[in-house]
Formats: sequence, structure tokens, C-alpha cells
Amino acid sequence: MVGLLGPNGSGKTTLLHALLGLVPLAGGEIRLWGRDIHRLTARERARRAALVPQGTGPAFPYPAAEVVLMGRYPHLRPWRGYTERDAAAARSAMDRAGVAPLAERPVTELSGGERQGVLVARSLAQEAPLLLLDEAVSAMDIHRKIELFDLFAEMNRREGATVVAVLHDLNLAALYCRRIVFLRHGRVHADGAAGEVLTPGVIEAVYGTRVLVETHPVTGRPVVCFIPGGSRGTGG
Ligand SMILES: Nc1ncnc2c1ncn2[C@@H]1O[C@H](COP(=O)(O)OP(=O)(O)OP(=O)(O)O)[C@@H](O)[C@H]1O
Repeated sequence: MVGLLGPNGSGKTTLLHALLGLVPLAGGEIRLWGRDIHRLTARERARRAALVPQGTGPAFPYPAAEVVLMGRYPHLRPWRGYTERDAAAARSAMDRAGVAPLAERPVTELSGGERQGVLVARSLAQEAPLLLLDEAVSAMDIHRKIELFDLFAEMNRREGATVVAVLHDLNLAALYCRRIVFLRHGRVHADGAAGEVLTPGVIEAVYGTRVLVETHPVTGRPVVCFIPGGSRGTGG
């Protein structure tokens, strides 16, 4: 479970897109389970990696259940429609993501946080072992954030899923991500265990804001405390 952190424009989304083979590489190569990503078909990639994109999802008023079912696309056999197995996977994904009551609602009529829940459910329906989350819970209330990150952590622990989560919420990352990678200007600035890299020095260098780092009274993990005025005079 990896947290991918860094300022606006530092390259987090670009890196997720690169991991999915959606952008050409300037150099090097990316392998998923030993296979060069650019030698896999779109279908093969989608069976391995699911993305919860930043943003609000489809602009058309599809019912939420239909959007979730779209996650089954890489599993469809040519010229065949969705099977009962696909419908069951979509229902289970909606249950797990806590959006089953929204099934019949047009996604364009949902709130921002509700829509994000539907996109999470779509990625779960995809049943890919690599889950790429791009600010997937940013519009959700704290109850939903904790509920979904508990789910991702359980998928990571019990089901062997790899989760790469782009986050602006440093404390959510501190609570759930074993490894944290900080990007800055398109390069890795720090990469290590949460306790090693969530330090005032690293955070100030990456974001240009002063912080205090304390210890979480329950989990023992780092807690980042922000300071009003902390961004003043630090250069950004
Ligand atoms: N399609 C594109 N064409 C050209 N430049 C792009 C494109 N998409 C992103 N960029 C640029 O690449 C840089 C990295 O963008 P990216 O979306 O990866 O940042 P990010 O770290 O995800 O930022 P944020 O936290 O704001 O979501 C930015 O400077 C951005 O303007």
C-alpha cells in the first residue's frame, strides 16, 4: 500500500497514467508482473490494473449501477453481453464501496462524494490486483474516507491487492500507507516507510510549508500538524 504524494503539478497523475500505459514514456520501461506494459493489450492491462480517476466521472446520466458494470468491460467475451457473473461482481462492488442504495440514480444527479463512491465501485468490479487511486476519496466525508481506506487496507492485507493512492491528505496517507513516495517537479524526492519520510524537513522541502509532526496517540504513526502562516516566506 503506497501513498504517492507531492504538490500540484508534480507528476502524480502522470505517473499513474504511465503505470497504465496511457502515456508514452520518455525513457525506460514499466513492467507489471514482469510484462512490459506497452506489449499488453488494453484489455490485458485493464485486467491487471484499475484506475479511480481524479474528477467526477461520466457526463451522461447513466444509472450508477450501469457505470459500475462498465468496470466489467475487460472481462467480457467478444460479442457476448454481460453475464450473471458480471452482474454479481458489480453488485458486490457496490456493496463493498457502500453505494448500493445509489444503484438506480443517474450519476449526474449525485453529489461529488457519492460520485466518487460509484467510481471506486467501478474499479472494484474490475477485479484487478493493482488498484490506482487518484484522489479517489477527496470529496468524501471523514466517515466515508475511513470506511473506504479500511476496505483498501483489507484488500491489501487479505486479498493481496497492491494499492497506489495519490493523496493530498498527508494524515490519511500516514494512517494507511506503509510506503510513501514524495514527488517534486516530476522526480522522486523521498521514498520510504511513513515514519521515515513524513518529517518536517521533507514536508517543508516538498511543499514549502512549515509543519510539526507528532505521534498518533492510538496508532503510533506520524500525525502532521499544519501551522497557519506556515507557507509564508518559505518559497513554495
Ligand atoms: N496532457 C498534458 N499535456 C501536457 N502537459 C500535461 C498534461 N497533463 C499534465 N500535464 C502537466 O504535467 C505536470 C504534471 O501533471 P500531473 O497531472 O501529473 O500533476 P499532479 O501531481 O497529479 O497534480 P495535482 O496534484 O494538481 O493533481 C503539470 O505541470 C501539468 O501541467
